[in-house]
Amino acid sequence: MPKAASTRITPRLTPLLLSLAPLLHAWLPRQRWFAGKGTPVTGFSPVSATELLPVDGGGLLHLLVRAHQNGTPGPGDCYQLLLGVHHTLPTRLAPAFIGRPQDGPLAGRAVYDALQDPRLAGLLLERLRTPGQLGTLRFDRALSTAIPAGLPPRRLDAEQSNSSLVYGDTFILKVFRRIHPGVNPDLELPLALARQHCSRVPAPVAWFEATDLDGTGEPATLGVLQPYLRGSEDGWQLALRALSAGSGFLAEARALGRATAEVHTALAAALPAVTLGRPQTRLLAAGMKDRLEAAARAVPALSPYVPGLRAAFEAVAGTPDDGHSLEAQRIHGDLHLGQTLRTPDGDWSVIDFEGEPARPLAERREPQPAVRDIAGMLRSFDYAAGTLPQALDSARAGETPSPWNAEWAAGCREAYCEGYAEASGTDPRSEPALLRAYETDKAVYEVLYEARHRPDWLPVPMAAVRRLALP
Ligand SMILES: Nc1ncnc2c1ncn2[C@@H]1O[C@H](COP(=O)(O)OP(=O)(O)O)[C@@H](O)[C@H]1O
Ligand SMILES: O=P(O)(O)O[C@H]1O[C@H](CO)[C@@H](O[C@H]2O[C@H](CO)[C@@H](O)[C@H](O)[C@H]2O)[C@H](O)[C@H]1O
Repeated sequence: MPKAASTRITPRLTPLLLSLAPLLHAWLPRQRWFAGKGTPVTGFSPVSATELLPVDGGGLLHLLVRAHQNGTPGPGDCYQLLLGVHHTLPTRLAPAFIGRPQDGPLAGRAVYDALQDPRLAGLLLERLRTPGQLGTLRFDRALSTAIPAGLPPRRLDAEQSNSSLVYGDTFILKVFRRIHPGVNPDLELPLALARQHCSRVPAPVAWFEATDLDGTGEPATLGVLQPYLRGSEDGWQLALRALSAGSGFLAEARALGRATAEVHTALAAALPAVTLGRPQTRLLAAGMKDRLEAAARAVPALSPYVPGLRAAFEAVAGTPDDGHSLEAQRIHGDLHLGQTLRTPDGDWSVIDFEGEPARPLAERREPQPAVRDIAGMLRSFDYAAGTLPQALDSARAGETPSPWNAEWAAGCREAYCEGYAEASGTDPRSEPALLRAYETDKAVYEVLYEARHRPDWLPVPMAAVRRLALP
C-alpha cells in the first residue's frame, strides 16, 4: 500500500496498513461482494483506518481501502473492511482467517474477517446503540426504537453484494462493502418511507457513515440496522417452491403488485418527482443503447440480438414533436423477487433499496419512471420459470421454456400488473413501449451480471433476449 496521504490515517497506523496489503491482495478478490472480478488487483491505497478496539490487544480495525486494478479508469473502487486481530485464532474462527502479516506492528498475528467473530460483531452493535463520532466514523440512530444490549449476532449465509448480521433475531445489520460518497439509497429511501408511515419497508433503526469520504465533504453510508422480519421467506424461494409443486402464484403476484404500488405512492409523496420531457426521454433511451453496446462488447453472445433490442429503445425515444412526457420519481431501482419478504402473517415487505450496485450512486438516486421497477419484477417471474432444472436445461439447449413454465410466468406478470393498478390507479401495461424498453434494459443488465457472477445462469436472461429481440 502506498503511504497514506490523508490525515484520516494516523502515523501510528501507517506501517500496520502497509503490512496488511499482501494479505488483502489474496483475500479481497475472492469475496462474493468484490465487484472487480476478472481484473487483477495491482495495489491498494488506504482511505481511512479507525480502531474500534485497539489492535494492540485483540482488536477491531475499521478500514476503507481503494483497490487499484489493471486497466480500470478512475481512483479504484473503495471497500469497507472490518478486520479482527488476534495472537492466536480460536479454531471456530478458522474460516474467517485472512492471513498473518510478515512484518510491521502486527507481525505474526492472525488477521481475520471480524464480522464472523460474535464478540467483535457484538461490539459493532454496541457502537450503534451509542450515537457519536469515532475518528472519521459517525454512528447515528432513530431514538424511537430501543436497541437492547447484548443481542447475540449471527452472520447471514446468503451473502450478495454486502454482508449482513442478524442480532438476536430482532435486528439485521447490513454492512455495505463497496462504498461511494453520498447517502446510500438503502438508508435514504427507507428513512423517507418511514416518515410517510409506509409499513411495507422495515424502518432504519441505526446507521453509521464515514464523514467526509475522500475530502469531498460528503458522508458515505457504511451500514444500516433495521428490524429483522423473523420467519419471513423471500419471494424468490416462494415462487420456486410454487413452480416445483406445480402450483400457481397468482394471488401472491397480485399482492406483490399492490405492495409495489404502495411503496411507489409513498416514495412519490416523500421525495421530489419530476416530469421528463422529450430531451430527457431521449437521453434515457440513449443510456439504454449505450448499456446494450457495452454489454455486447463484454458478452459477445449478445451481439446478434443488438439490432432487435435497440428497436425497443428507439420506440421510447420516439419522434421529436409529439409533446411526449414521462413522470419520474424515486424508485427501488433493482426490484426482483429476492428483494421481497413475506412475513408469517402473509404480508409482503420490500427490502434492499440500494439500486443496481454496478451503477454510479448519483444515477441511482435520480428520479426515474416507476415502470422500471415493474419491469424488474416482470423479469423476475420469467427468471423463476426459467430456473427450474428442466427449464434451465432447455434454455441451455436454446429451446423455449415448457408451455407450463411460460404460462406460469405470463399469469404472474398479468396478476402483478393488475395488483399494481388496483392499488395505484395506474396500470403499467398502459405504457407498453416503456415497459418493453425497461424489460429489455434489465435483461441486458442480467446478461452482464450472470456472465460475471453466475455463468451457469446466463441462458436464463439470454432466453429473454431472444424473445425481446423479435419485432
Ligand atoms: N429486514 C429483514 N428481515 C429479514 N431478513 C432480511 C431483512 N433484510 C434482509 N434480509 C435477508 O438478508 C438477505 C440479504 O439482504 P439484502 O438487503 O438483499 O442484501 P444484499 O445487498 O447483500 O443483497 C435478503 O435476501 C433476506 O433474506
Ligand atoms: O440481490 P442483489 O441486489 O445483489 O441483486 C443482484 O443479484 C441478483 C441475483 O441474486 C440479480 O437478480 C437476478 O437473479 C434473480 C434470481 O436469483 C432474479 O429474481 C432477478 O430477476 C434477476 O435480475 C440482480 O439482477 C442483481 O442486481
